Amino acid sequence: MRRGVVLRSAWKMGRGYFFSESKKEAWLLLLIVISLNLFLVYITVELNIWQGNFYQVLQLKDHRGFLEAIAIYAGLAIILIVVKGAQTYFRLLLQINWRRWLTKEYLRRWLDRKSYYRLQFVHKDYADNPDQRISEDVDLFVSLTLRLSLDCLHDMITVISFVVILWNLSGLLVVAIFGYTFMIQGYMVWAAFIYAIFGTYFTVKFGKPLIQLDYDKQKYEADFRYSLIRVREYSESIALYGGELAEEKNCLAHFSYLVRNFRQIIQVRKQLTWLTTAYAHIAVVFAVAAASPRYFAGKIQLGQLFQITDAFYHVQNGLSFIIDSFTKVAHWRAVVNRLNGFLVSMEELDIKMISSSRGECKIGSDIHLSQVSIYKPDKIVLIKGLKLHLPKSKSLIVTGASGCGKSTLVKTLAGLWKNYDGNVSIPNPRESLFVPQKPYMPIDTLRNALFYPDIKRKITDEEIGSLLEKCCLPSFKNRLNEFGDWGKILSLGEQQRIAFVRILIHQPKWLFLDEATSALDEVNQEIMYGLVKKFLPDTAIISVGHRQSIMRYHQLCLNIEKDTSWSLKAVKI
Ligand SMILES: Nc1ncnc2c1ncn2[C@@H]1O[C@H](COP(=O)(O)OP(=O)(O)OP(=O)(O)O)[C@@H](O)[C@H]1O
Repeated sequence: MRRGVVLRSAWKMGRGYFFSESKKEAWLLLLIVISLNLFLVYITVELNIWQGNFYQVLQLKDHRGFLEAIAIYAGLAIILIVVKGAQTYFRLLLQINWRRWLTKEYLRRWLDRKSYYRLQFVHKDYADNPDQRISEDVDLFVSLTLRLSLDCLHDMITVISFVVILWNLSGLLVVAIFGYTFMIQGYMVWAAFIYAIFGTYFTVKFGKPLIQLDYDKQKYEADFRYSLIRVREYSESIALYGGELAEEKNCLAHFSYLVRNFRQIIQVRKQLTWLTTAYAHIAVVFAVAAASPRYFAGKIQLGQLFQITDAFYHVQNGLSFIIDSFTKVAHWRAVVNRLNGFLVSMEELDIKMISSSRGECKIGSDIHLSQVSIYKPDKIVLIKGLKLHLPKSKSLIVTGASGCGKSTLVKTLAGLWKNYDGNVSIPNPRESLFVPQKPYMPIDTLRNALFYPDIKRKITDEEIGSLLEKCCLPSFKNRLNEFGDWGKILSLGEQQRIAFVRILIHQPKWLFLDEATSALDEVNQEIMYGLVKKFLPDTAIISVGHRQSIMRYHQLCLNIEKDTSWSLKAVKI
Protein backbone atom coordinates (compact mmCIF):
# COMPACT_ATOMS: atom_id res chain seq x y z
CA MET A 1 0.00 0.00 0.00
CA ARG A 2 1.16 3.51 -0.80
CA ARG A 3 1.92 5.94 2.05
CA GLY A 4 -1.23 8.04 1.48
CA VAL A 5 -3.44 4.93 1.44
CA VAL A 6 -1.78 3.65 4.63
CA LEU A 7 -2.45 6.93 6.43
CA ARG A 8 -6.05 7.05 5.16
CA SER A 9 -6.67 3.45 6.24
CA ALA A 10 -5.11 4.08 9.66
CA TRP A 11 -7.31 7.15 10.10
CA LYS A 12 -10.40 5.17 9.06
CA MET A 13 -9.63 2.45 11.60
CA GLY A 14 -8.42 4.67 14.40
CA ARG A 15 -10.91 7.54 14.39
CA GLY A 16 -13.95 5.41 15.37
CA TYR A 17 -13.11 5.36 19.08
CA PHE A 18 -12.71 9.14 19.21
CA PHE A 19 -16.16 9.68 17.69
CA SER A 20 -17.92 6.83 19.48
CA GLU A 21 -20.16 6.78 22.55
CA SER A 22 -16.90 6.73 24.60
CA LYS A 23 -15.58 9.89 22.89
CA LYS A 24 -15.51 12.03 26.07
CA GLU A 25 -13.30 9.58 27.91
CA ALA A 26 -11.15 9.12 24.78
CA TRP A 27 -10.49 12.83 24.22
CA LEU A 28 -9.92 13.50 27.92
CA LEU A 29 -7.28 10.77 28.13
CA LEU A 30 -5.66 11.94 24.91
CA LEU A 31 -5.55 15.50 26.19
CA ILE A 32 -3.94 14.43 29.47
CA VAL A 33 -1.33 12.34 27.65
CA ILE A 34 -0.47 15.15 25.20
CA SER A 35 -0.26 17.73 28.00
CA LEU A 36 2.07 15.54 30.02
CA ASN A 37 4.11 14.93 26.88
CA LEU A 38 4.49 18.68 26.32
CA PHE A 39 5.37 19.16 29.97
CA LEU A 40 8.16 16.59 29.55
CA VAL A 41 9.61 18.65 26.68
CA TYR A 42 9.48 21.72 28.90
CA ILE A 43 11.48 19.91 31.61
CA THR A 44 14.04 18.82 29.00
CA VAL A 45 14.47 22.45 27.93
CA GLU A 46 14.92 23.45 31.60
CA LEU A 47 17.54 20.72 31.96
CA ASN A 48 19.41 22.06 28.94
CA ILE A 49 19.52 25.56 30.46
CA TRP A 50 20.58 24.00 33.75
CA GLN A 51 23.42 22.19 31.96
CA GLY A 52 24.82 25.46 30.60
CA ASN A 53 24.76 27.04 34.09
CA PHE A 54 26.16 23.97 35.78
CA TYR A 55 29.32 23.76 33.65
CA GLN A 56 29.69 27.50 33.97
CA VAL A 57 29.76 27.40 37.81
CA LEU A 58 32.15 24.44 37.61
CA GLN A 59 34.50 26.41 35.40
CA LEU A 60 34.27 29.44 37.76
CA LYS A 61 34.78 27.17 40.83
CA ASP A 62 31.67 28.79 42.33
CA HIS A 63 30.86 26.44 45.26
CA ARG A 64 27.61 28.14 46.29
CA GLY A 65 26.41 28.19 42.70
CA PHE A 66 27.38 24.53 42.41
CA LEU A 67 25.19 23.58 45.43
CA GLU A 68 22.28 25.62 44.07
CA ALA A 69 22.60 23.90 40.68
CA ILE A 70 22.51 20.46 42.37
CA ALA A 71 19.34 21.46 44.27
CA ILE A 72 17.67 22.69 41.05
CA TYR A 73 18.63 19.46 39.32
CA ALA A 74 17.11 17.41 42.13
CA GLY A 75 13.85 19.40 41.88
CA LEU A 76 13.70 18.99 38.08
CA ALA A 77 14.53 15.28 38.35
CA ILE A 78 11.71 14.68 40.85
CA ILE A 79 9.18 16.47 38.61
CA LEU A 80 10.48 14.51 35.58
CA ILE A 81 10.12 11.17 37.38
CA VAL A 82 6.56 11.91 38.55
CA VAL A 83 5.41 13.24 35.16
CA LYS A 84 6.99 10.33 33.26
CA GLY A 85 5.21 7.81 35.50
CA ALA A 86 1.87 9.61 35.11
CA GLN A 87 2.34 9.90 31.35
CA THR A 88 3.02 6.16 31.04
CA TYR A 89 -0.02 5.36 33.20
CA PHE A 90 -2.44 7.52 31.19
CA ARG A 91 -0.99 6.41 27.85
CA LEU A 92 -1.48 2.76 28.75
CA LEU A 93 -4.98 3.47 30.06
CA LEU A 94 -5.87 5.14 26.77
CA GLN A 95 -4.27 2.21 24.94
CA ILE A 96 -6.37 -0.48 26.67
CA ASN A 97 -9.61 1.54 26.37
CA TRP A 98 -8.99 2.15 22.68
CA ARG A 99 -8.08 -1.49 22.13
CA ARG A 100 -11.21 -2.65 23.97
CA TRP A 101 -13.38 -0.49 21.71
CA LEU A 102 -11.63 -1.56 18.50
CA THR A 103 -11.65 -5.24 19.46
CA LYS A 104 -15.40 -5.10 20.10
CA GLU A 105 -15.85 -3.40 16.74
CA TYR A 106 -13.79 -5.97 14.81
CA LEU A 107 -15.44 -8.84 16.67
CA ARG A 108 -18.89 -7.45 15.87
CA ARG A 109 -18.01 -7.03 12.18
CA TRP A 110 -16.52 -10.52 12.03
CA LEU A 111 -19.47 -12.27 13.70
CA ASP A 112 -22.08 -10.12 11.96
CA ARG A 113 -24.02 -11.68 9.07
CA LYS A 114 -21.93 -14.84 9.34
CA SER A 115 -18.83 -13.12 7.93
CA TYR A 116 -16.62 -15.52 9.93
CA TYR A 117 -18.04 -18.33 7.74
CA ARG A 118 -18.29 -16.52 4.42
CA LEU A 119 -14.76 -15.08 4.64
CA GLN A 120 -13.32 -18.45 3.63
CA PHE A 121 -14.65 -17.82 0.12
CA VAL A 122 -12.93 -14.43 -0.18
CA HIS A 123 -9.44 -13.61 -1.39
CA LYS A 124 -7.49 -15.68 1.15
CA ASP A 125 -4.49 -13.32 1.57
CA TYR A 126 -6.69 -10.49 2.79
CA ALA A 127 -8.56 -12.50 5.37
CA ASP A 128 -6.19 -15.18 6.63
CA ASN A 129 -5.99 -15.85 10.38
CA PRO A 130 -8.77 -13.52 11.57
CA ASP A 131 -8.07 -14.64 15.16
CA GLN A 132 -4.59 -13.13 14.99
CA ARG A 133 -5.82 -9.95 13.33
CA ILE A 134 -8.39 -9.37 16.07
CA SER A 135 -6.18 -10.31 19.03
CA GLU A 136 -2.63 -9.31 18.06
CA ASP A 137 -2.89 -6.87 15.18
CA VAL A 138 -5.50 -4.67 16.89
CA ASP A 139 -3.28 -4.48 19.98
CA LEU A 140 -0.24 -3.64 17.87
CA PHE A 141 -2.14 -1.06 15.85
CA VAL A 142 -3.29 0.79 18.97
CA SER A 143 0.01 0.64 20.86
CA LEU A 144 2.15 1.55 17.84
CA THR A 145 -0.19 4.34 16.69
CA LEU A 146 -0.09 5.90 20.15
CA ARG A 147 3.63 5.40 20.59
CA LEU A 148 4.58 6.72 17.16
CA SER A 149 2.24 9.70 17.16
CA LEU A 150 3.25 10.73 20.69
CA ASP A 151 6.94 10.26 19.87
CA CYS A 152 6.45 12.30 16.69
CA LEU A 153 4.70 15.09 18.60
CA HIS A 154 7.36 15.00 21.32
CA ASP A 155 10.12 15.21 18.71
CA MET A 156 8.41 18.05 16.83
CA ILE A 157 8.00 20.16 19.98
CA THR A 158 11.56 19.31 21.05
CA VAL A 159 12.90 20.40 17.66
CA ILE A 160 10.95 23.68 17.76
CA SER A 161 12.07 24.44 21.35
CA PHE A 162 15.72 23.59 20.82
CA VAL A 163 15.97 25.18 17.38
CA VAL A 164 15.33 28.52 19.11
CA ILE A 165 17.98 27.81 21.78
CA LEU A 166 20.46 26.46 19.24
CA TRP A 167 19.89 29.38 16.87
CA ASN A 168 20.60 31.88 19.64
CA LEU A 169 23.65 29.99 20.89
CA SER A 170 25.14 29.23 17.46
CA GLY A 171 25.83 32.87 16.66
CA LEU A 172 27.41 33.79 13.37
CA LEU A 173 29.92 31.62 11.54
CA VAL A 174 32.15 33.27 9.00
CA VAL A 175 33.49 30.93 6.31
CA ALA A 176 35.94 31.95 3.58
CA ILE A 177 35.99 29.73 0.47
CA PHE A 178 37.91 30.55 -2.72
CA GLY A 179 38.15 34.16 -1.74
CA TYR A 180 34.46 34.47 -0.99
CA THR A 181 33.26 35.11 2.52
CA PHE A 182 30.02 33.52 3.76
CA MET A 183 28.27 34.51 6.96
CA ILE A 184 26.00 31.80 8.28
CA GLN A 185 23.58 32.78 11.01
CA GLY A 186 22.51 29.91 13.35
CA TYR A 187 24.84 27.57 11.47
CA MET A 188 24.47 24.75 14.03
CA VAL A 189 20.74 24.54 13.20
CA TRP A 190 21.57 24.14 9.47
CA ALA A 191 24.16 21.55 10.33
CA ALA A 192 21.61 19.55 12.34
CA PHE A 193 19.07 19.72 9.48
CA ILE A 194 21.55 18.60 6.82
CA TYR A 195 22.81 15.80 9.05
CA ALA A 196 19.28 14.52 9.75
CA ILE A 197 18.21 14.69 6.06
CA PHE A 198 21.16 12.53 4.99
CA GLY A 199 20.49 10.03 7.78
CA THR A 200 16.76 9.78 6.97
CA TYR A 201 17.39 9.29 3.25
CA PHE A 202 19.72 6.34 3.78
CA THR A 203 17.54 4.78 6.51
CA VAL A 204 14.46 4.77 4.28
CA LYS A 205 16.54 3.43 1.36
CA PHE A 206 17.99 0.52 3.34
CA GLY A 207 14.98 -0.19 5.55
CA LYS A 208 12.19 -0.27 2.91
CA PRO A 209 12.07 -4.09 2.54
CA LEU A 210 11.14 -4.34 6.24
CA ILE A 211 7.52 -3.29 5.51
CA GLN A 212 6.73 -6.38 3.40
CA LEU A 213 8.91 -8.62 5.58
CA ASP A 214 7.02 -7.55 8.72
CA TYR A 215 3.70 -8.17 6.95
CA ASP A 216 4.80 -11.70 6.06
CA LYS A 217 6.15 -12.28 9.57
CA GLN A 218 2.71 -11.66 11.10
CA LYS A 219 1.17 -14.16 8.67
CA TYR A 220 3.82 -16.86 9.18
CA GLU A 221 3.59 -16.49 12.97
CA ALA A 222 -0.19 -16.96 12.79
CA ASP A 223 0.06 -19.96 10.43
CA PHE A 224 2.62 -21.63 12.70
CA ARG A 225 0.47 -21.04 15.79
CA TYR A 226 -2.60 -22.39 13.98
CA SER A 227 -0.75 -25.58 13.06
CA LEU A 228 0.00 -26.08 16.79
CA ILE A 229 -3.61 -25.30 17.75
CA ARG A 230 -4.84 -27.95 15.32
CA VAL A 231 -2.69 -30.58 17.05
CA ARG A 232 -4.31 -29.58 20.35
CA GLU A 233 -7.80 -29.57 18.80
CA TYR A 234 -7.44 -32.96 17.12
CA SER A 235 -5.14 -34.54 19.72
CA GLU A 236 -7.26 -37.67 20.08
CA SER A 237 -7.52 -38.41 16.35
CA ILE A 238 -3.81 -37.68 15.82
CA ALA A 239 -2.90 -39.95 18.76
CA LEU A 240 -5.09 -42.76 17.39
CA TYR A 241 -3.59 -42.41 13.91
CA GLY A 242 -0.09 -42.13 15.39
CA GLY A 243 0.31 -38.96 13.34
CA GLU A 244 3.02 -37.38 15.51
CA LEU A 245 5.70 -37.41 12.82
CA ALA A 246 3.34 -36.03 10.19
CA GLU A 247 2.28 -33.23 12.57
CA GLU A 248 5.89 -32.46 13.49
CA LYS A 249 6.73 -32.21 9.80
CA ASN A 250 3.74 -29.96 9.16
CA CYS A 251 4.45 -27.66 12.14
CA LEU A 252 8.14 -27.43 11.24
CA ALA A 253 7.26 -26.67 7.61
CA HIS A 254 5.28 -23.64 8.85
CA PHE A 255 8.12 -22.75 11.19
CA SER A 256 10.65 -22.91 8.34
CA TYR A 257 8.81 -20.02 6.61
CA LEU A 258 9.22 -18.04 9.82
CA VAL A 259 12.92 -18.78 9.96
CA ARG A 260 13.48 -17.83 6.31
CA ASN A 261 11.53 -14.61 6.83
CA PHE A 262 13.43 -13.85 10.04
CA ARG A 263 16.78 -14.36 8.27
CA GLN A 264 15.74 -11.78 5.68
CA ILE A 265 14.62 -9.43 8.44
CA ILE A 266 17.92 -9.68 10.32
CA GLN A 267 19.84 -8.92 7.13
CA VAL A 268 17.97 -5.63 6.80
CA ARG A 269 18.07 -4.97 10.56
CA LYS A 270 21.85 -5.50 10.58
CA GLN A 271 22.34 -2.84 7.91
CA LEU A 272 19.92 -0.51 9.67
CA THR A 273 21.71 -0.99 13.01
CA TRP A 274 25.07 -0.18 11.41
CA LEU A 275 23.57 2.89 9.86
CA THR A 276 21.72 4.20 12.94
CA THR A 277 24.58 3.46 15.37
CA ALA A 278 27.10 5.19 13.12
CA TYR A 279 24.66 8.04 12.70
CA ALA A 280 24.18 8.47 16.48
CA HIS A 281 27.91 8.28 17.28
CA ILE A 282 29.12 10.52 14.50
CA ALA A 283 26.52 13.06 15.70
CA VAL A 284 28.41 13.54 19.01
CA VAL A 285 31.72 14.27 17.31
CA PHE A 286 29.99 16.25 14.58
CA ALA A 287 28.30 18.54 17.13
CA VAL A 288 31.48 19.25 19.12
CA ALA A 289 33.53 19.72 15.95
CA ALA A 290 30.94 22.13 14.52
CA ALA A 291 30.76 24.17 17.72
CA SER A 292 34.51 24.14 18.49
CA PRO A 293 35.68 26.99 16.13
CA ARG A 294 33.80 29.56 18.22
CA TYR A 295 35.06 27.97 21.48
CA PHE A 296 38.69 28.08 20.36
CA ALA A 297 38.15 31.62 19.09
CA GLY A 298 37.13 32.46 22.71
CA LYS A 299 33.62 33.53 21.65
CA ILE A 300 31.88 31.01 23.90
CA GLN A 301 32.71 29.44 27.28
CA LEU A 302 32.87 25.74 28.18
CA GLY A 303 29.35 25.84 29.66
CA GLN A 304 27.94 27.23 26.39
CA LEU A 305 29.87 24.60 24.41
CA PHE A 306 28.16 21.87 26.41
CA GLN A 307 24.81 23.60 26.10
CA ILE A 308 25.22 23.93 22.32
CA THR A 309 26.19 20.28 21.86
CA ASP A 310 23.24 19.22 24.05
CA ALA A 311 20.85 21.46 22.10
CA PHE A 312 22.32 20.13 18.81
CA TYR A 313 21.76 16.60 20.08
CA HIS A 314 18.07 17.38 20.82
CA VAL A 315 17.45 19.05 17.46
CA GLN A 316 19.22 16.36 15.48
CA ASN A 317 17.60 13.63 17.58
CA GLY A 318 14.14 15.14 17.09
CA LEU A 319 14.73 15.41 13.36
CA SER A 320 15.82 11.76 13.33
CA PHE A 321 12.32 10.49 14.18
CA ILE A 322 12.18 8.33 11.05
CA ILE A 323 15.67 6.95 11.66
CA ASP A 324 15.01 6.00 15.28
CA SER A 325 11.53 4.64 14.67
CA PHE A 326 11.99 3.07 11.26
CA THR A 327 11.52 -0.50 12.48
CA LYS A 328 8.42 0.52 14.41
CA VAL A 329 7.04 2.46 11.43
CA ALA A 330 7.60 -0.55 9.15
CA HIS A 331 5.87 -2.80 11.67
CA TRP A 332 2.99 -0.32 11.99
CA ARG A 333 2.53 -0.14 8.21
CA ALA A 334 2.41 -3.95 8.03
CA VAL A 335 -0.21 -4.05 10.79
CA VAL A 336 -2.31 -1.33 9.10
CA ASN A 337 -2.13 -3.33 5.83
CA ARG A 338 -3.35 -6.48 7.54
CA LEU A 339 -6.17 -4.85 9.48
CA ASN A 340 -7.29 -2.82 6.49
CA GLY A 341 -7.29 -5.92 4.25
CA PHE A 342 -9.45 -7.69 6.81
CA LEU A 343 -11.86 -4.75 7.03
CA VAL A 344 -12.06 -4.39 3.24
CA SER A 345 -12.82 -8.13 2.88
CA MET A 346 -15.67 -7.83 5.37
CA GLU A 347 -17.01 -4.72 3.62
CA GLU A 348 -16.84 -6.56 0.30
CA LEU A 349 -18.89 -9.35 1.84
CA ASP A 350 -21.53 -6.84 2.87
CA ILE A 351 -21.65 -5.05 -0.48
CA LYS A 352 -21.41 -7.91 -2.94
CA MET A 353 -22.41 -10.74 -0.58
CA ILE A 354 -19.31 -12.33 -2.14
CA SER A 355 -20.87 -14.99 -4.24
CA SER A 356 -21.42 -16.01 -7.77
CA SER A 357 -25.10 -16.28 -6.93
CA ARG A 358 -27.43 -14.87 -9.51
CA GLY A 359 -30.26 -16.30 -7.47
CA GLU A 360 -32.50 -14.61 -4.99
CA CYS A 361 -33.09 -15.68 -1.42
CA LYS A 362 -36.26 -14.57 0.33
CA ILE A 363 -37.77 -15.31 3.71
CA GLY A 364 -41.19 -16.93 3.44
CA SER A 365 -43.57 -19.17 5.31
CA ASP A 366 -42.60 -22.34 3.34
CA ILE A 367 -39.58 -23.75 1.59
CA HIS A 368 -39.84 -22.91 -2.08
CA LEU A 369 -37.17 -23.56 -4.69
CA SER A 370 -37.80 -22.83 -8.34
CA GLN A 371 -35.29 -23.87 -11.01
CA VAL A 372 -32.45 -23.82 -8.53
CA SER A 373 -29.02 -25.04 -9.62
CA ILE A 374 -26.45 -25.40 -6.86
CA TYR A 375 -22.71 -25.22 -7.53
CA LYS A 376 -19.44 -26.02 -5.79
CA PRO A 377 -17.04 -23.09 -5.20
CA ASP A 378 -15.20 -24.12 -8.38
CA LYS A 379 -18.49 -23.59 -10.32
CA ILE A 380 -19.05 -27.32 -10.93
CA VAL A 381 -22.78 -28.00 -10.76
CA LEU A 382 -24.00 -30.28 -7.97
CA ILE A 383 -27.80 -30.16 -8.38
CA LYS A 384 -29.49 -28.91 -11.55
CA GLY A 385 -32.84 -27.15 -11.92
CA LEU A 386 -34.30 -28.20 -8.56
CA LYS A 387 -38.00 -27.50 -8.04
CA LEU A 388 -39.32 -28.04 -4.54
CA HIS A 389 -42.24 -26.78 -2.53
CA LEU A 390 -42.38 -27.86 1.10
CA PRO A 391 -45.19 -26.47 3.23
CA LYS A 392 -44.85 -26.48 7.01
CA SER A 393 -47.06 -29.53 7.35
CA LYS A 394 -44.69 -31.82 5.41
CA SER A 395 -41.37 -33.44 6.27
CA LEU A 396 -38.68 -34.29 3.75
CA ILE A 397 -35.76 -36.67 3.61
CA VAL A 398 -32.85 -35.98 1.26
CA THR A 399 -30.95 -39.02 0.02
CA GLY A 400 -28.18 -39.70 -2.49
CA ALA A 401 -24.63 -40.94 -2.84
CA SER A 402 -21.84 -39.41 -0.78
CA GLY A 403 -20.66 -36.10 -2.23
CA CYS A 404 -23.77 -35.52 -4.38
CA GLY A 405 -24.60 -32.27 -2.57
CA LYS A 406 -27.06 -33.14 0.22
CA SER A 407 -25.33 -31.05 2.92
CA THR A 408 -24.79 -28.24 0.41
CA LEU A 409 -28.54 -28.17 -0.24
CA VAL A 410 -29.15 -27.92 3.53
CA LYS A 411 -26.59 -25.07 3.74
CA THR A 412 -28.44 -23.33 0.89
CA LEU A 413 -31.68 -23.61 2.87
CA ALA A 414 -29.85 -22.17 5.90
CA GLY A 415 -28.89 -19.15 3.79
CA LEU A 416 -25.19 -19.98 4.20
CA TRP A 417 -24.44 -21.28 0.70
CA LYS A 418 -24.69 -18.64 -2.00
CA ASN A 419 -23.40 -20.49 -5.05
CA TYR A 420 -26.68 -21.07 -6.84
CA ASP A 421 -28.96 -19.84 -9.61
CA GLY A 422 -32.71 -19.50 -9.31
CA ASN A 423 -35.10 -18.40 -6.63
CA VAL A 424 -35.03 -19.71 -3.09
CA SER A 425 -37.55 -18.98 -0.36
CA ILE A 426 -36.60 -20.18 3.12
CA PRO A 427 -38.34 -20.03 6.49
CA ASN A 428 -37.38 -17.42 9.07
CA PRO A 429 -33.96 -18.46 10.49
CA ARG A 430 -35.27 -17.63 13.99
CA GLU A 431 -37.82 -20.45 13.60
CA SER A 432 -35.28 -22.95 12.25
CA LEU A 433 -32.69 -25.18 13.88
CA PHE A 434 -29.86 -26.83 11.93
CA VAL A 435 -28.27 -29.88 13.50
CA PRO A 436 -25.10 -31.18 11.81
CA GLN A 437 -23.55 -34.62 12.18
CA LYS A 438 -21.12 -33.33 14.81
CA PRO A 439 -23.05 -30.80 16.86
CA TYR A 440 -21.15 -27.81 18.20
CA MET A 441 -20.33 -28.04 21.89
CA PRO A 442 -19.11 -24.83 23.56
CA ILE A 443 -16.54 -24.89 26.35
CA ASP A 444 -18.98 -23.94 29.11
CA THR A 445 -21.28 -25.46 31.73
CA LEU A 446 -23.40 -28.37 30.54
CA ARG A 447 -26.50 -26.21 31.08
CA ASN A 448 -25.18 -23.53 28.71
CA ALA A 449 -24.10 -26.21 26.24
CA LEU A 450 -27.72 -27.42 26.21
CA PHE A 451 -29.09 -23.89 25.82
CA TYR A 452 -26.63 -22.99 23.03
CA PRO A 453 -26.78 -20.44 21.43
CA ASP A 454 -29.36 -18.99 23.84
CA ILE A 455 -32.80 -19.64 25.18
CA LYS A 456 -35.57 -17.10 25.59
CA ARG A 457 -38.11 -19.04 27.68
CA LYS A 458 -37.68 -20.06 31.33
CA ILE A 459 -36.84 -23.70 31.87
CA THR A 460 -36.28 -25.41 35.19
CA ASP A 461 -33.57 -27.93 36.09
CA GLU A 462 -36.32 -30.54 36.60
CA GLU A 463 -37.49 -30.06 33.01
CA ILE A 464 -33.93 -30.33 31.72
CA GLY A 465 -33.38 -33.44 33.85
CA SER A 466 -36.53 -35.02 32.47
CA LEU A 467 -35.44 -34.25 28.86
CA LEU A 468 -31.98 -35.71 29.55
CA GLU A 469 -33.65 -38.87 30.83
CA LYS A 470 -35.92 -39.08 27.81
CA CYS A 471 -32.87 -38.74 25.51
CA CYS A 472 -31.13 -41.62 27.32
CA LEU A 473 -28.65 -39.35 29.18
CA PRO A 474 -29.84 -39.78 32.81
CA SER A 475 -26.33 -39.66 34.32
CA PHE A 476 -25.89 -36.02 33.18
CA LYS A 477 -28.83 -34.74 35.24
CA ASN A 478 -26.57 -33.84 38.15
CA ARG A 479 -23.80 -32.33 36.04
CA LEU A 480 -25.60 -29.26 34.72
CA ASN A 481 -23.24 -26.83 36.49
CA GLU A 482 -20.11 -28.70 35.44
CA PHE A 483 -17.81 -26.62 33.22
CA GLY A 484 -15.95 -28.49 30.49
CA ASP A 485 -14.95 -29.00 26.89
CA TRP A 486 -18.00 -31.13 26.10
CA GLY A 487 -16.89 -31.78 22.54
CA LYS A 488 -13.99 -33.77 24.00
CA ILE A 489 -15.69 -35.22 27.10
CA LEU A 490 -18.77 -36.71 25.39
CA SER A 491 -18.82 -39.53 22.87
CA LEU A 492 -20.19 -38.61 19.43
CA GLY A 493 -23.37 -40.57 20.17
CA GLU A 494 -23.81 -38.66 23.46
CA GLN A 495 -23.23 -35.37 21.65
CA GLN A 496 -25.90 -36.29 19.10
CA ARG A 497 -28.35 -37.07 21.93
CA ILE A 498 -27.43 -33.76 23.62
CA ALA A 499 -28.36 -32.12 20.29
CA PHE A 500 -31.81 -33.71 20.56
CA VAL A 501 -32.21 -32.35 24.11
CA ARG A 502 -31.38 -28.95 22.60
CA ILE A 503 -34.06 -29.47 19.91
CA LEU A 504 -36.66 -30.23 22.57
CA ILE A 505 -35.57 -27.16 24.58
CA HIS A 506 -35.56 -24.78 21.60
CA GLN A 507 -38.72 -26.18 19.96
CA PRO A 508 -38.05 -24.96 16.40
CA LYS A 509 -40.79 -24.80 13.76
CA TRP A 510 -38.35 -26.08 11.10
CA LEU A 511 -35.80 -28.74 11.96
CA PHE A 512 -32.89 -29.60 9.65
CA LEU A 513 -31.12 -32.82 10.63
CA ASP A 514 -27.97 -33.45 8.58
CA GLU A 515 -27.03 -37.04 9.47
CA ALA A 516 -27.75 -36.02 13.06
CA THR A 517 -28.24 -39.64 14.21
CA SER A 518 -25.35 -41.23 12.30
CA ALA A 519 -23.53 -42.26 15.53
CA LEU A 520 -26.64 -43.77 17.15
CA ASP A 521 -27.85 -47.34 16.97
CA GLU A 522 -31.26 -47.99 15.39
CA VAL A 523 -33.00 -48.14 18.79
CA ASN A 524 -31.65 -44.78 19.96
CA GLN A 525 -32.34 -43.24 16.54
CA GLU A 526 -35.95 -44.35 16.79
CA ILE A 527 -36.22 -42.91 20.32
CA MET A 528 -34.84 -39.52 19.15
CA TYR A 529 -37.12 -39.21 16.09
CA GLY A 530 -40.02 -40.49 18.20
CA LEU A 531 -39.43 -37.74 20.79
CA VAL A 532 -39.41 -35.04 18.13
CA LYS A 533 -42.62 -36.37 16.57
CA LYS A 534 -44.30 -36.64 19.99
CA PHE A 535 -43.25 -33.32 21.56
CA LEU A 536 -43.00 -31.20 18.41
CA PRO A 537 -45.82 -32.54 16.23
CA ASP A 538 -46.10 -29.31 14.21
CA THR A 539 -42.39 -29.09 13.43
CA ALA A 540 -41.37 -29.81 9.84
CA ILE A 541 -38.35 -32.11 9.64
CA ILE A 542 -35.85 -31.97 6.77
CA SER A 543 -33.41 -34.85 7.20
CA VAL A 544 -30.31 -35.91 5.35
CA GLY A 545 -29.49 -39.54 5.86
CA HIS A 546 -28.52 -42.82 4.30
CA ARG A 547 -30.52 -45.14 6.57
CA GLN A 548 -33.81 -46.62 5.36
CA SER A 549 -35.07 -46.69 8.96
CA ILE A 550 -35.58 -42.92 9.14
CA MET A 551 -37.68 -42.83 5.93
CA ARG A 552 -40.90 -43.39 7.83
CA TYR A 553 -40.67 -40.11 9.70
CA HIS A 554 -41.02 -38.19 6.43
CA GLN A 555 -43.69 -37.80 3.78
CA LEU A 556 -41.45 -36.80 0.88
CA CYS A 557 -38.10 -38.07 -0.37
CA LEU A 558 -35.75 -36.04 -2.54
CA ASN A 559 -33.11 -38.22 -4.16
CA ILE A 560 -30.08 -36.53 -5.72
CA GLU A 561 -28.08 -38.39 -8.34
CA LYS A 562 -24.36 -38.07 -9.00
CA ASP A 563 -25.15 -36.77 -12.51
CA THR A 564 -26.83 -33.65 -10.91
CA SER A 565 -30.37 -34.88 -11.66
CA TRP A 566 -32.94 -35.36 -8.92
CA SER A 567 -36.34 -36.90 -8.20
CA LEU A 568 -39.02 -36.11 -5.66
CA LYS A 569 -41.38 -38.88 -4.50
CA ALA A 570 -43.83 -39.57 -1.71
CA VAL A 571 -42.45 -41.97 0.89
CA LYS A 572 -44.14 -45.36 0.89
CA ILE A 573 -44.15 -47.02 4.30
N1 LIG B 1 -16.37 -25.31 1.12
C1 LIG B 1 -16.19 -26.14 0.13
N2 LIG B 1 -15.15 -25.99 -0.69
C2 LIG B 1 -14.94 -26.82 -1.72
N3 LIG B 1 -15.74 -27.87 -2.01
C3 LIG B 1 -16.80 -28.08 -1.24
C4 LIG B 1 -17.09 -27.24 -0.12
N4 LIG B 1 -18.21 -27.70 0.46
C5 LIG B 1 -18.61 -28.79 -0.26
N5 LIG B 1 -17.77 -29.02 -1.27
C6 LIG B 1 -17.84 -30.10 -2.25
O1 LIG B 1 -19.18 -30.20 -2.68
C7 LIG B 1 -19.56 -31.57 -2.88
C8 LIG B 1 -20.84 -31.87 -2.11
O2 LIG B 1 -20.55 -31.83 -0.73
P1 LIG B 1 -21.68 -32.21 0.33
O3 LIG B 1 -21.09 -32.10 1.67
O4 LIG B 1 -22.89 -31.40 0.05
O5 LIG B 1 -21.98 -33.73 -0.02
P2 LIG B 1 -22.95 -34.74 0.69
O6 LIG B 1 -23.86 -35.26 -0.35
O7 LIG B 1 -23.58 -34.15 1.88
O8 LIG B 1 -21.90 -35.87 1.10
P3 LIG B 1 -21.90 -36.89 2.33
O9 LIG B 1 -23.08 -37.81 2.14
O10 LIG B 1 -20.62 -37.61 2.16
O11 LIG B 1 -21.98 -36.10 3.58
C9 LIG B 1 -18.38 -32.41 -2.42
O12 LIG B 1 -17.68 -32.85 -3.57
C10 LIG B 1 -17.54 -31.45 -1.62
O13 LIG B 1 -16.18 -31.77 -1.75
